[in-house]
This record gives sequence, structure tokens and C-alpha cells, in this order.
Amino acid sequence: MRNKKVTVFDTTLRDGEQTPGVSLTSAQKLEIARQLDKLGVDIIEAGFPISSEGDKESVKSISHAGLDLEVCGLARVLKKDIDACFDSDVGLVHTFVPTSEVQRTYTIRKSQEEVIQMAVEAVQYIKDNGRRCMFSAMDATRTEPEYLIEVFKAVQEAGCDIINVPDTVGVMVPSAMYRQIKDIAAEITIPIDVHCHNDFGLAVANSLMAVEAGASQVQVTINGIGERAGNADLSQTVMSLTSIYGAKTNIHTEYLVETSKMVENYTGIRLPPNTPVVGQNAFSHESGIHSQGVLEKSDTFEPGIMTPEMVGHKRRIVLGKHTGKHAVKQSLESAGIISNDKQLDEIVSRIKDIANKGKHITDADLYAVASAVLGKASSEDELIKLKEVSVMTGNILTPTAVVKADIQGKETIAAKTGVGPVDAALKAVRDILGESNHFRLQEFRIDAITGGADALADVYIGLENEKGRVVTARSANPDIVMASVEALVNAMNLLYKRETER
Ligand SMILES: CC(=O)SCCNC(=O)CCNC(=O)[C@H](O)C(C)(C)COP(=O)(O)OP(=O)(O)OC[C@H]1O[C@@H](n2cnc3c(N)ncnc32)[C@H](O)[C@@H]1OP(=O)(O)O
Ligand SMILES: CC(C)C(=O)C(=O)O
Repeated sequence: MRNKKVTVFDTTLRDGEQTPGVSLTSAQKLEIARQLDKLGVDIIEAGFPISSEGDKESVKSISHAGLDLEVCGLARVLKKDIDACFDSDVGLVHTFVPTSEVQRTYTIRKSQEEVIQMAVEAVQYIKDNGRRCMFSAMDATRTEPEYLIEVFKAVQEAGCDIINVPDTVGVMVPSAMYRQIKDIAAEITIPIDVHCHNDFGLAVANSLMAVEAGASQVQVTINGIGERAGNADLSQTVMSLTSIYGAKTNIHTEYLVETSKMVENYTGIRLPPNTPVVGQNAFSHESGIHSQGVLEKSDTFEPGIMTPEMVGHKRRIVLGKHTGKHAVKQSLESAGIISNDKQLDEIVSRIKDIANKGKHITDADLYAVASAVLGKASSEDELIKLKEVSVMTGNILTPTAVVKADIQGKETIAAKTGVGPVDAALKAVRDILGESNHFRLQEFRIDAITGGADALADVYIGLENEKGRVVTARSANPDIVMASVEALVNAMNLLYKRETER
């Protein structure tokens, strides 16, 4: 496996879009395709052109986008599907037919012989029209093994360029996957690709074992999206292949987080924070013992062979219930706050008290605690002092917000419209800083603390300045607009303090 070259085939735009509830616009698909090109993916399955005129046009626009990667379209073993791929100008046609008994019987209602004939005719038609061809035996892993080899041999004979072994319903375990690919590789000479589903959470493990056994191409999606429980995740597969096995891919791993976030935003499928490689917590440390170790040497509690820099992530020391003094001292010092041992112990103890009430500690909390303990608590040096916030919203007017504030003693007013009252109010807050507003909203979360319509809205904000420094702040208020505005003002004040204190 060391130095083995593995081709990355991304199917975010085809199987990924089959995620229940996900529907991407052509413009979003094109943007994702450009991002996958920047990421260094070798081949993308841009869609299933026969499925709609819109999909055909979208695949065609990706084929003509001047990307370095190869564009592939999906087709059943039907002439009309293959023609739709030709009309989309793809270089690679991926044709598939069910081979397992259950799917032969209940989907296409064909005999073993008929399936082989349809597969061979489809491959020949694609090759006769001068395109590259990949053939998938759908539900391969539940297909009679001897029959599966017979199908693959027939399409290889017909001129197919790549065969794909899909674990369509995700029933393989890694050892079985290894044996199956070994057996196929012993009989087939063209490249072998695998497409693993994640029904039992084994898609990445099965893909890795397939590569160990002889596959040279993996089908993956960004954030592991796809039918049911999804497909093998690109980031996890690529990082395991390269960092653990020492295999080679063309992926520029430093764009993994950026790509994951784009797909998260466009699909609306949010990643759990503990998602490997790209999740918010992938390089976050809260426990005192871990944080102390990581602050000394990151390899103590991180894999080392995969760093945040390698995947475009950031290491974070998070304060909370499990914090120790090393982490608090480092967080204070990075904000230019120096404390003695006694003060530090007091700050740690107050942080734990807040966290024990179930609160997530933000930088603003730390700053407030430190200011109180060090006797510097004062709002005098705040950049923005909020005076008034008013919003108008409804079904016959554009949501509009007016914000009045003192900016270092000077009264300033800003008015803005937005897609909703929160958007309008946050835009107005940012506008009161005029030219000095160089902050980027990096994170914005709203949670309802209690159950009913009168619930407290808890807004958590991450704000980043031009130098990449991020501060976090929050506010809770029964009024969702006020909670959002207060959290943003808290974050802006804190970032300003950090900039001026350093
Ligand atoms: C495992 C996978 O991910 S496979 C890809 C699955 N993706 C999708 O289905 C998304 C896009 N699909 C679609 O837009 C539609 O299903 C279409 C346009 C492809 C077909 O639509 P319809 O003609 O309305 O058929 P419908 O979807 O209800 O049924 C599927 C038909 O395809 C047939 N079929 C399924 N797979 C294949 C195949 N590989 N080769 C030939 N025929 C096939 C089925 O037997 C069924 O045919 P029937 O109408 O004669 O019974
Ligand atoms: C079309 C094939 C490769 C597929 O998506 C599957 O079998 O899961």
C-alpha cells in the first residue's frame, strides 16, 4: 500500500444528491464541481442525465467548465440513458445493472443471461461512441460470486475501461470485502473501483480493505452524504489512505475543511461536531490533561500523522467543565492577560462553576471572569455601547433594522434591510462600525433554551478578524433579535479589546 496511487472518484453530485431531502441547483453543482477540481479529485460523477432535463443541462455545464478533472455521467444499461450522457458531453459514462438475485427479480425482472447481454451491449455502445466506460454490477456484494466474475469478464471483453464493485446496501465487513476484491482482481485485468455504502458505518473501512486487496479507485462523497446512511466519506478515506497507509492521491488535503463546509451549506446536512477530520471537534481539546499535553506537544493527544494544518482545520483549546489551569493560562495569555498563580486558580474555579451550570464557555465569559478576578471589570473601554435596536418585519415589508450605539463616545445610527429581522439587525450592527468593520462572522448558532414559544434564545457567535483571530461570545434573551445583536456586540467588543491590548 505504501506509495500505491489511488484514484479518487467523487459522487457527491450524483449519489450525494440522492440523500433524502437534498436538491442542489445547477449553479451550486457547478460551484461544488469547481471546488472538487481545486481539491484535486480525479473524476466526478456530475449527475444522472436521463433523470431530468435540468440534470442533463447541469452535467453539460460542468463538462464545459474547463475543469482538470474528468466528468462522468450515470446511465442504466439503456440506450436512452447513455445517449443522455453523450448529450451532456461527459468523457466517462458509468453504466450499471443490478446483478444480485433479489434485484434482478424485483427491479429489472431479467435472467442472468439477459443481464449479461444488456451489460455487454451498453458497454459496446459506449465504446463504439468513443467514450471511456465504467461498468457497475449493482448490488455486487450480494451477487453470486461466480456469476459476478462472469459479468465482469464479459464487460471487460466488450472493452470496458473500469469495473466498479458497489456494496449497494452496505452489508460488507472489511475482511469479506478484502476477500471479494482479491478474488475479482485475480480474474480481471482492468482497474477495479469500489463504491461502499455506510449502512453499518463500515463504508470507509470497506473501501480501505478493497484498496489493500487490489482496487485502485475509490468512490466517495463529501461529508459521506448519499443514499440512506450515505457513502464512504472522502476526507476520512483519503486521510486514512495517505496518513495511515502511506498511499498517494492527487487530493490537496488543505482544502478538505473548506470543501466540507461548502457542501454542508448547500445541502443543509449538518455534520455532528465529532465527525472525523473535518468536524468542529476534530482537533479541539477541552480536558485539562489533554490540553496540557497538546500545549506542550500536539502529538500527545492527536494522531500526529494528521495535523489540523494538513486538512485546513484549526486546533482549538476549548474551556469548560473539564478544563485545567494550563489551558486557561494559555487562553488568557493569548489575549494579553497575565495572572499570578492565585488569580489563575480563582479564574479556573469560576470557569468550572459556570460550566457546571451547563453553560458552554465562550471567550467573552473568560474575559468577564478574568476582568472580575483581576479587578479590571469595566465597560468603559468597550468599543460599542448599544443604545437602541428596533426592527420591522412582516409579510408586506422588507425586514428592516435600525441600531443606535455609542462608538467610543460618538453616537452612531445605522439602518439596514435583510432576509429576516435577525439578518437586518446584524447587518445594521456591523454597519455602525463603517470602515472599521473588518470582522467576519465565522459561526452563528441559535438554540432555544426552554421549550415553548417564550423560550430563551441562546445565540453563540464566532467572529474572526483579518488576521484570522477568532473570538466567541454569546447572549441569551427571550427576543431572538436582541440575543443575536447582543452576542454580536459582545464579540465585536472582545475582538476590538484583543486587537488594542496586544
Ligand atoms: C444504487 C443507485 O444509486 S442507482 C441510481 C438511483 N438513482 C435514481 O434513481 C435517481 C434518478 N432517477 C430517476 O430520475 C428516475 O428513477 C428515472 C428517470 C431513472 C427512471 O424513472 P421512471 O421511468 O419513472 O422509472 P422508476 O424510477 O419508477 O423505476 C425504475 C425503472 O428503471 C429500471 N431499472 C433500474 N435499474 C436499471 C438498470 N440499471 N438498467 C435498466 N433498467 C433499470 C427498473 O426496472 C424500472 O423499470 P420499469 O419502469 O420498466 O419497471
Ligand atoms: C450506481 C451504483 C454504483 C450505486 O450507486 C450503488 O450501487 O450504490
